[in-house]
Amino acid sequence: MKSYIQMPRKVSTKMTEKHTNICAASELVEIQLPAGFAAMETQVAGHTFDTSSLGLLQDNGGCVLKPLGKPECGEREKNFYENLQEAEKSNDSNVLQLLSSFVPKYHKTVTLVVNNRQHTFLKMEDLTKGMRKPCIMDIKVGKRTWDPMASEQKRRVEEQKYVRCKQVLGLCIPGFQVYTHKDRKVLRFSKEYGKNLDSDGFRETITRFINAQNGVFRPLVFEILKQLYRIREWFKMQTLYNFYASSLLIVYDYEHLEKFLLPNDSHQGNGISQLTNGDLENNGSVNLNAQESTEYKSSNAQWVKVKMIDFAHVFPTTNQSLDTNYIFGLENLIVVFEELMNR
Ligand SMILES: Nc1ncnc2c1ncn2[C@@H]1O[C@H](COP(=O)(O)OP(=O)(O)OP(=O)(O)O)[C@@H](O)[C@H]1O
Ligand SMILES: O=P(O)(O)O[C@@H]1[C@H](O)[C@H](O)[C@@H](OP(=O)(O)O)[C@H](OP(=O)(O)O)[C@H]1O
Repeated sequence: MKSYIQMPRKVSTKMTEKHTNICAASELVEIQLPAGFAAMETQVAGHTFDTSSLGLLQDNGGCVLKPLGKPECGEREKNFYENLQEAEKSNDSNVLQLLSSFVPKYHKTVTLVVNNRQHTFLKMEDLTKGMRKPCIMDIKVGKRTWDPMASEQKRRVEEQKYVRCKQVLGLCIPGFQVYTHKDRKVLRFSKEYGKNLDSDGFRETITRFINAQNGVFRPLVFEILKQLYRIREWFKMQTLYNFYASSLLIVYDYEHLEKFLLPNDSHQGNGISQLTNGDLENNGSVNLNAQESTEYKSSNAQWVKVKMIDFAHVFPTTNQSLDTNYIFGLENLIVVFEELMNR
């Protein structure tokens, strides 16, 4: 089966109305895929289909297939998922079992012929499955995004990217997409956009990603925080791995959020952005009021997911210490969302 992929040539670097689409101009790239597979529509970052690399695929059963890519990276990521799978089966490592609840469910490797060549893919759960309007943000975590095997040149290149954001917050945004009430379409932002952000720009981008320019829908932030807290708790005790250049993928379904947005896109007066001290849902440092709590419970929170992805540069720790590089970024991300919660 032949498939044609739109390759972006011009990308936006500013978040203004004029520049919101990354595909200002595009060219078609032809790829041949087996029947039943397509290039992943909702891939917002990472390697994509071009002359030298493959992108992610989706099948028609709600799974994504990630190509193994460069041999050393592919092998590491495959081993990572297989170790988790083993731990799940054998029931013998709590630390790994907990970790597997933070990553997409992994199924197996699959070999497919793409453009007349065999390639191996990791088949896993599609985190956007069932979402009609998925808003997706890839956030790479850690100031240091090169692993212990990286060449001098790779270190240098990594150190020079996303500097004003990554070196301050230990976070960067290689891509995201968001649905908004105003635009009535999905807006997608590439790594070129992310590379121009500083820490304030990062905060503004998060605000935009959760559609909170005119008021925060706090049950959404609450759920994101809840999931981030669990991941932080795990990182505060695990000394098995160092996660370099790994991402947190935050996804939520705008279809659900829009039910709560007023026509003028303002949450004010809807009880959503006001914090009262009534019937509080308690989650440590953040709370919901009674109305928010009801909205939160009724949604079952399945429309929001925060998962760890991209394990091509995960290494065992050498001295059994905490992954302070990851924790620094994660703590800052939590602060950004807590600020929104308390706005
Ligand atoms: N399980 C998943 N469910 C849904 N989307 C996913 C999943 N895994 C990856 N993606 C999508 O694919 C993108 C790239 O994933 P990933 O970071 O694993 O690829 P990569 O090519 O290794 O990236 P990089 O170039 O940063 O090394 C993510 O930003 C996300 O949009
Ligand atoms: O953020 P950018 O600018 O897209 O940079 C890419 C990013 O660091 C990827 O993680 C890396 O892939 P690996 O994780 O596989 O090393 C890729 O290396 P590559 O170009 O050598 O594939 C870089 O180009």
